[in-house]
Amino acid sequence: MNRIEKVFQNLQKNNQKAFVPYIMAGDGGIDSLKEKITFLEKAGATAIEIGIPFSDPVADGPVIQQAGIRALKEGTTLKDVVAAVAEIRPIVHIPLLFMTYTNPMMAYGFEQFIKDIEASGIDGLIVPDMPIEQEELIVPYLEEAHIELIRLVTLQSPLSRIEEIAKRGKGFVYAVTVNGITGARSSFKEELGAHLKKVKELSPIPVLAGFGISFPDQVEEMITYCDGVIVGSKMIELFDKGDLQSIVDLIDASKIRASQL
Ligand SMILES: O=P(O)(O)OC[C@@H](O)[C@@H](O)c1c[nH]c2ccccc12
Repeated sequence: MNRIEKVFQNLQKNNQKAFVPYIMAGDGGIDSLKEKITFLEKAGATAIEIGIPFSDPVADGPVIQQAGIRALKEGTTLKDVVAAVAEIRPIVHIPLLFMTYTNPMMAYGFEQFIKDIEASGIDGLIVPDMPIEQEELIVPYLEEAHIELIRLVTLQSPLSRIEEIAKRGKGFVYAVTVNGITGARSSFKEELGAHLKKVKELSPIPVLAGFGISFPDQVEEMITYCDGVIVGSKMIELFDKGDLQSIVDLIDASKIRASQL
């Protein structure tokens, strides 16, 4: 069984919620990737989404864009990221996912890319600019590699499409919580709770909310509607500031609230 499925089965059994941090590979140098992964696992992260730096990240807000620029300035290549993950995989137990865009995968060659990330021990892949109509380009290779493709649904996806997307997946559904790009938000649309509950109703697999989640109280609220959260921009900001305690507090918020639900 894929590590992602196993982890979610365990969460469900124990009435826990998922907390998935996003970090940018190569931001702070490639060696810091390994340090961040081990820190996050120890702090209680369910899985880690690792961004591959890319020059044209259309869905990324300013914080993640800047992190990508810093990583590229460090000279980080896809090969470096794959090698770093391969090195750390034997000592990390939680699932590791890559987030990348269609273009860099295509430039590398879809088949070769998936072979190489499989060899490094990656468990899941998120490709925000690849609609389900295009995913046949990679799904056959991913299935062979036992890597889960994590698909996104948005506030604007019609219910029939949400259903179609949810039933294709085995890992989890990524429910985008805002219209627009990644980055901190002070508030969410009033109808978000109802939307997340609807996605959950339609989905046979767990539903995680992501985009704009930055504070413990937002984590606590989101997990009342779905199975967990993904936090990116805030993670990057806190690592950048060296504020590791606030990272621990965010992760703890998901655990404490879950135990009360
Ligand atoms: O940064 P935020 O607002 O916390 O959002 C999550 C996010 O960073 C991460 O999942 C992500 C980074 N880049 C993306 C592009 C598309 C979809 C998702 C992402």
